[in-house]
Amino acid sequence: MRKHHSSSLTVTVTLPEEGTQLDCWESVFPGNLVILKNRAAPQSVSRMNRGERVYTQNHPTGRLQRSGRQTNQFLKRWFNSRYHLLWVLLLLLVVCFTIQMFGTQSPWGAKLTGLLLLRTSISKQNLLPTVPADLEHNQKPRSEQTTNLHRESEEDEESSHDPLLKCVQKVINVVAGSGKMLISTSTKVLNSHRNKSHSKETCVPKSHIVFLKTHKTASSSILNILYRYGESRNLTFALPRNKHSQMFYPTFFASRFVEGFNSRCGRDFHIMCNHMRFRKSEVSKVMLQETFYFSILRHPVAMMESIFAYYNTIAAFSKTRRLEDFLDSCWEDYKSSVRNNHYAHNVLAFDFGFDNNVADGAEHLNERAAEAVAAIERDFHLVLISDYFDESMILLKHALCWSLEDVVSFRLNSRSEQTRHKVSAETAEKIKRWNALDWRIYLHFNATFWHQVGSLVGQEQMKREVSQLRELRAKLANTCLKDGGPVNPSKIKDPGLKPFQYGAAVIQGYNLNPHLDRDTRTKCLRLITPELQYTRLLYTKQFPDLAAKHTPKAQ
Ligand SMILES: Nc1ncnc2c1ncn2[C@@H]1O[C@H](COP(=O)(O)OS(=O)(=O)O)[C@@H](OP(=O)(O)O)[C@H]1O
Repeated sequence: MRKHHSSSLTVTVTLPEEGTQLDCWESVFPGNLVILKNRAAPQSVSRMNRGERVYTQNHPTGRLQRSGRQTNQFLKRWFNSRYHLLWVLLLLLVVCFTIQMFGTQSPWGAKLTGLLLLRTSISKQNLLPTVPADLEHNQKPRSEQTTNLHRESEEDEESSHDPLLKCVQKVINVVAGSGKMLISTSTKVLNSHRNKSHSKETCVPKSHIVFLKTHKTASSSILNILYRYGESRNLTFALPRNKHSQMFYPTFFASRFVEGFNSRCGRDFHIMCNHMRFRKSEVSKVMLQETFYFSILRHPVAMMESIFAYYNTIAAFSKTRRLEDFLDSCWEDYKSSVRNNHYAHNVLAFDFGFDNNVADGAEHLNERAAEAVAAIERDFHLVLISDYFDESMILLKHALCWSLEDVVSFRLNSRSEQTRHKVSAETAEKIKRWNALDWRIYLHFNATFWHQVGSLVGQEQMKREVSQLRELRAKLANTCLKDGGPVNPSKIKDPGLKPFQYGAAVIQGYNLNPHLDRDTRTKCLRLITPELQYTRLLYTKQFPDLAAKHTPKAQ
């Protein structure tokens, strides 16, 4: 055993096994405080043997012990200061209590109950800003705190008339000034109390989210919603490695595709939403267990028409000029093994991680569809339908406990009229037969969607909220957009706002109203920032050093 002493603190660590890689610094010791951290550190102890080690400043995943006389002294100091602090707190509480008892002559019981419940909302403005940044990680996400704060505002006012509770508030504020650790503990206790006391009447906004971004289903508009929500609340995104825009699609998702993910350092991502071929076992390595999973489907006929225009260069489509021609020859000519041909056949099933190849009149089609549906039901909390985009947004708003402002968006990645084609009833039937697996999945989730609308929102409220959403979108368009709506890419002034163009589709974008104040401009700009640009922006924010490295060959 080797010892290392420092002026601040000595820590003995038992390494879990020989050759352990110290790639997570889990602890730092500012004074007498231990803070858990998830930070990669390029320190290797690969030559160390199993056994007791002593470090200052960091320790690996092993057991942490303090040693010798120094530990005793440290504990004494630590205990004494905390002990004093608690005495001061207790004394102040007794004083408050006495004042209250004699001041109002109210019965003990009522006041005791009031005190024990701590019904008051101790001003978070006083508490939250002083929470150390390192601890914030272990707190509820800011969004949740902020929303609770709004929800509690009436109660705050109510409680501020109560002298006892006011006094308690003052005491905690006084103590808050004298110890950061205590503040964070108080905040946690209060948060958990708030959540408990409001669980019946209100919901808590969700901010741990996986969105499976399916193809040509309005998923870029939803991505924009998630990006704006997360960015404005400083949430962390599980972004594709090396500044890519997709999770190495069409390969099955693997946790190593996520930038900054390290299996030893645990998980601290809030939102994952880039294109991927879904694989739950790998996604759940990256995201917390309480994460909300959702996705979106589109009617396979409309979807196929869109896909045919956008991916017209893939082998499956390149020989035919018209969708009708492809559908006449697909059963004989389609080769599933050719790269990117999956876009042409049951691509929804493919994105969800299933085998998309189904032969004509396949015996086991129903069985396979049932298996896919059951797996999606098991892995996803909500499946939206892009054909009812606004209803989907309202349902999402309720499921996530978000506000109407949180789910409003402009239509992104939309084709211009000149690249759309009318689909005859006969062609529609052929598309459904060709994409029989997708069609069955769609039928099932279209039914569950409306069932959820009924049970979670209600038909009348849905109508009301959809019209509110449309009103809000119209107002935003009026404020933010120069031309009031989407324009063809050749008309977009700012090259940074041009959406990625592909295949035969002409993908529209927006021009920003030039007469906006700074804050409004920023908000409007985010609403119309296309997927690739926004993904790079967030990557650069989260990984400034890596972003600089990847700049020349980005995408
Ligand atoms: N709000 C809203 N409501 C209804 N439909 C919408 C909405 N936003 C986008 N879209 C349509 O979705 C298509 C683009 O889908 P994606 O963004 O998923 O495409 S991509 O896979 O990311 O390339 C694309 O469909 P097509 O225009 O038919 O190609 C968009 O018009």
